[in-house]
Amino acid sequence: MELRGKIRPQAASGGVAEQHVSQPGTPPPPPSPRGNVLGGSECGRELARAASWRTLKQAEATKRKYQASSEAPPAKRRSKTSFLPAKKTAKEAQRTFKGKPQKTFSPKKSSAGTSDRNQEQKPCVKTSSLFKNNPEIPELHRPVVKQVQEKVFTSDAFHELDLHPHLISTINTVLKMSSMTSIQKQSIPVLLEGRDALVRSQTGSGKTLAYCIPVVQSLQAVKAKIQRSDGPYALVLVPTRELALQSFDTVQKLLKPFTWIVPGVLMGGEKRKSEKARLRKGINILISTPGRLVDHIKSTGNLHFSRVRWLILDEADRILDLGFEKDITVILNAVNAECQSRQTVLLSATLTEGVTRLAGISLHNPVSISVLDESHDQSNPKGKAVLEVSPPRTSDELDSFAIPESLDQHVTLVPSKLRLVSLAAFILQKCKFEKDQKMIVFFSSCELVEFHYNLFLQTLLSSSGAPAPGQLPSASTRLKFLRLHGNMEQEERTAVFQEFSHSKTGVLLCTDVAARGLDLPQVKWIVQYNAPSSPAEYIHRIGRTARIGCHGSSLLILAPSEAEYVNSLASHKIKNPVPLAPRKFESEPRSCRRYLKITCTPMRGGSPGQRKA
Ligand SMILES: Nc1ncnc2c1ncn2[C@@H]1O[C@H](COP(=O)(O)OP(=O)(O)OP(=O)(O)O)[C@@H](O)[C@H]1O
Repeated sequence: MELRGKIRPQAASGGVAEQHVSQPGTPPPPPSPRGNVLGGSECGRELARAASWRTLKQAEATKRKYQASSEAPPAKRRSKTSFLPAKKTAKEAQRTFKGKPQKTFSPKKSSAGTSDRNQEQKPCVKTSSLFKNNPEIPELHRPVVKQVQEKVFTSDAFHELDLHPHLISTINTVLKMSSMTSIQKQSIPVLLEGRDALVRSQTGSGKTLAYCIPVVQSLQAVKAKIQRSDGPYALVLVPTRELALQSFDTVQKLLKPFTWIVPGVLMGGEKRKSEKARLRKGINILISTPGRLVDHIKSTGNLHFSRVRWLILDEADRILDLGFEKDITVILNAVNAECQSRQTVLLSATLTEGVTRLAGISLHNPVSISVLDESHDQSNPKGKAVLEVSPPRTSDELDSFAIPESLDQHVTLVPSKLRLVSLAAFILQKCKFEKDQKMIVFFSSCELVEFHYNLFLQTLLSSSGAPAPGQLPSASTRLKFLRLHGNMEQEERTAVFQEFSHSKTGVLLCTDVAARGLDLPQVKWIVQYNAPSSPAEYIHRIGRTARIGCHGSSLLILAPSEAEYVNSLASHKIKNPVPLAPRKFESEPRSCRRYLKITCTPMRGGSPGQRKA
């Protein structure tokens, strides 16, 4: 992917980048050997043609003006590079970019009453080699992978299960669901039998209800009616605050007919005092992030676990990894000290046997529940969901992750210096020029999210609608940016989560805080601007789209040096993402090409920090 020519930004705040490559009328440069997947070389050439016209016109106008008034033009306008023919320009521009002071770039002396300070603020023109001298992009080697696939829905209805009629009618009328998903059909009866279980099924396949329904069914049936003051009967641990809120919402809906059972949520960022008060009154189904529960175990005297019957670890592989290990140990010790027997359920789309070993969790004779499609499971020719008692399947199968069938994966190799413009172009293409698009873009750190959020607000949005003089028209129509990361205040995090959940369109820039478990409806595109830390995280990130049978797409942006990453995905039987096909100039919307110029504007100031945990 190579965009030809030099860009010559008019670097005033938000100014439009200009290409300066050839005289109008000269033939366009030869096509790049590789197309640009994100609007690439063709857009670059178009940009170059348009910009060189404009530059030349401006230069001629300036020349005429000063010739007419027999005044010398300002030094900056006299810039030699502005009048150079194409061949010379690149060389000249390179010299300029290296920062050699040129007479032509010295600040103009005040001649019309403008102060020196104002003049200083006018940035000098630098020429970037953004679209030139890019490295050769290697061919993407894509090993053949037999993707593990799962069937999402069954034809079986909830009323076929032995559930309380009010619970069934709540599922039907409040949640508006009638038939079970495969994982629900397999899990609910087994969990109602009282077995410990490892539940694994692809993202967006309904695992939340697979554990919530048995919990509610069993607690409503407790003979001596549950009292609020009894404290927790069920503990649900989840890795993030947003997921805690989401799970709480589901439990709350299921409990509508069983008003004597009280659910509650504890999570970092909330006021400890009010949480303590709620704990004192009593919470029967307690949903929490591990850290905040540990806080309360240590500081809230009246939190007792003697009645705990259920311990649920949703996104168990995440909860049990090193980051949460200490917290989980404290929680398990506290629960084990007070309650003798309980049912433990671990769920995730990427649950491996290693996870349970790592945790040292006392699962008692656990059942492993997973769903595999017939076409990829020779031992299961009828394609029925597979239910197994531990130890489950081969390690190869355990390390294979399923991806929703309706999810189209893509990958693109982009040289580092073109990453930003490529991302901006992609966002514009999808969310500005196509209808009703909702997109999540993952970054590796909070700082990167902040940097890109502020950058895109400044460059891709304009509140006024009418373009300011010298600026391109606004790209604000249908384009809305939101951000979510761990350094934000909880109040804002919750508001953003709610807003994006309910919105039909928008671009959410986020860290992995949004990668696990979040059910954000109608998301069409997942973009990974930085490669995820592991294949499991890849699965969870892309799993924010194509949920419960819907269609969705993902794009992984890699540097050429990261091309090997697709092999590590393949080793987990993750179907290779398809390299994005080169785009043709004719197929680029004209409007998109125009807006691309905005995305080429280099920003002043420091570059964003790289990876932060
Ligand atoms: N039986 C069902 N019929 C229709 N929709 C369902 C059913 N069960 C769950 N859903 C919906 O499917 C979506 C995904 O469910 P859920 O969040 O539980 O998936 P998950 O398997 O936990 O995903 P992840 O692995 O990403 O956490 C939710 O919007 C949920 O309301």
